[in-house]
Amino acid sequence: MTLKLEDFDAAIVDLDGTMVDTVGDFVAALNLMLEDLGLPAVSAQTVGRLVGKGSEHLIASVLQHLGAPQERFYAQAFSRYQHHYRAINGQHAVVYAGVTDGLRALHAQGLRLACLTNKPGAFAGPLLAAKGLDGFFEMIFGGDAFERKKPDPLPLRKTCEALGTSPARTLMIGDSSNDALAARAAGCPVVLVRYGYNHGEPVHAVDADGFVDSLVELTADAAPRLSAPSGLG
Ligand SMILES: O=C(O)COP(=O)(O)O
Ligand SMILES: [Mg+2]
Repeated sequence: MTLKLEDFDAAIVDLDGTMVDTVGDFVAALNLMLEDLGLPAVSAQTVGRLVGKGSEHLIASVLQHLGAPQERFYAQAFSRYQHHYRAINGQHAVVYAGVTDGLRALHAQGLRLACLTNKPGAFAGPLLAAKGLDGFFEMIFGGDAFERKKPDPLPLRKTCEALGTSPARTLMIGDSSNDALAARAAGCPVVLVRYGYNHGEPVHAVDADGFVDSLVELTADAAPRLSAPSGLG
């Protein structure tokens, strides 16, 4: 498959691991939460493997990783996590190289942009604003915007509906199997960045239409790279 930007009317862009490296925020909020619960801290490497399916899944996975019973800890963990994450949001997070230029170029090509993340909406909007990225997006949907999260295709279908675009002409840009599975099932072509989280697994093994090292590779000048076998590989 050859991806050409003129084949698309819009792009749906993932947040954590695609636009912003947020592992530092997750680690800080989780470790303050664990301290409140009297549990040991977790490493950035562990968190990078567990991030991707939303807050509820992350908290449950961290408790499981520590062998801490859900029924005893989950409710308090969830409330302490929300408290700490809200205060920390963006402080230990860095925009990946090429993101701002890449989004600007996609916008300049006439693509309409939506952000679709499994991160709660209450954290996603403020994070994008703090990093100066919110202005690129016509709409921002968090993990609690719809009944189900990625990898379910529902959020992508609903985002296409909100954009008024057909899935086949809406490009998903993400970093993990959640994005790719959701895109495939929704009928959206999908490109993955090679630098994100993907549950600690090599992203290359994921079924996608292309892989890039930077969002600027998606733009017109670099587009032939996407058509070349190495770009698609
Ligand atoms: O917050 C998460 O669990 C992942 O968020 P993402 O969908 O932006 O990668
Ligand atoms: Mg992601």
